[in-house]
Amino acid sequence: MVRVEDLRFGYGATGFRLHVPEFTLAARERVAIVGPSGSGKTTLLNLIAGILTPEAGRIDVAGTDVSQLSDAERRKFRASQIGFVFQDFALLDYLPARQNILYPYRITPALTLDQDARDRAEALAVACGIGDKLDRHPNALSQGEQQRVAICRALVTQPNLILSDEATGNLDPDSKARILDLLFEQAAEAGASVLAVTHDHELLPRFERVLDFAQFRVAAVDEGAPL
Ligand SMILES: Nc1ncnc2c1ncn2[C@@H]1O[C@H](COP(=O)(O)OP(=O)(O)OP(=O)(O)O)[C@@H](O)[C@H]1O
Repeated sequence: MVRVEDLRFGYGATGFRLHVPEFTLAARERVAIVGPSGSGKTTLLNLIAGILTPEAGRIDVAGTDVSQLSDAERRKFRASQIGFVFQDFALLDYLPARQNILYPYRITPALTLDQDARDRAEALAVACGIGDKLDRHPNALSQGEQQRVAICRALVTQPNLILSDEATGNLDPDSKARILDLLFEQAAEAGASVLAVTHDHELLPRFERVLDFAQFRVAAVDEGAPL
């Protein structure tokens, strides 16, 4: 599902640099990424999602080299193939929860907002415990509720790849387990792979594989040291 080869990226000439020699995520595989704060976990997810563009190397997602796509193609590819739960949720304040969940359909002509999609949004919200809060705007929701909206938005399009950046970070232990169950259930149903950054070590046994970013053959060098 994902194959990364000799990936190089830097934030400007003197910023944080990342080098990933090789990384593979198989179809339907569930992999957790752990590692120190600032080691580049979010950066890697953003590169895989095509939000950031590598300086060099290859990133194949479902057989497409995302780094070769134009901006417009990348946006379309991301919306149709990838569900991304962002660390800061990235919800739109001016839209109620329901419209936030259905947002991928508003911005992607290739996705059809039909009754099935609306029903899926509703069912996901109910399963996440926010079924009665769909008409509320994000500023009237708790952090944990906003996080659930973000999770529903990532799952509603039934993507092939789910990228999750601390998706359960703001939840209590029971909710964490329940939301992870839901994420895995939805992934299994859609045949999707899951790549999840987490600091929750108690959740790690739920994954098939855990990558410690610090030992992940990633050379993350601050202050622009040449690789
Ligand atoms: N837009 C940016 N411009 C410049 N530097 C950045 C930018 N975004 C992140 N960085 C830097 O890149 C490094 C890696 O950041 P990243 O967010 O990928 O780490 P992380 O492992 O996900 O951290 P955390 O566990 O705290 O979320 C950090 O040193 C960070 O300060």
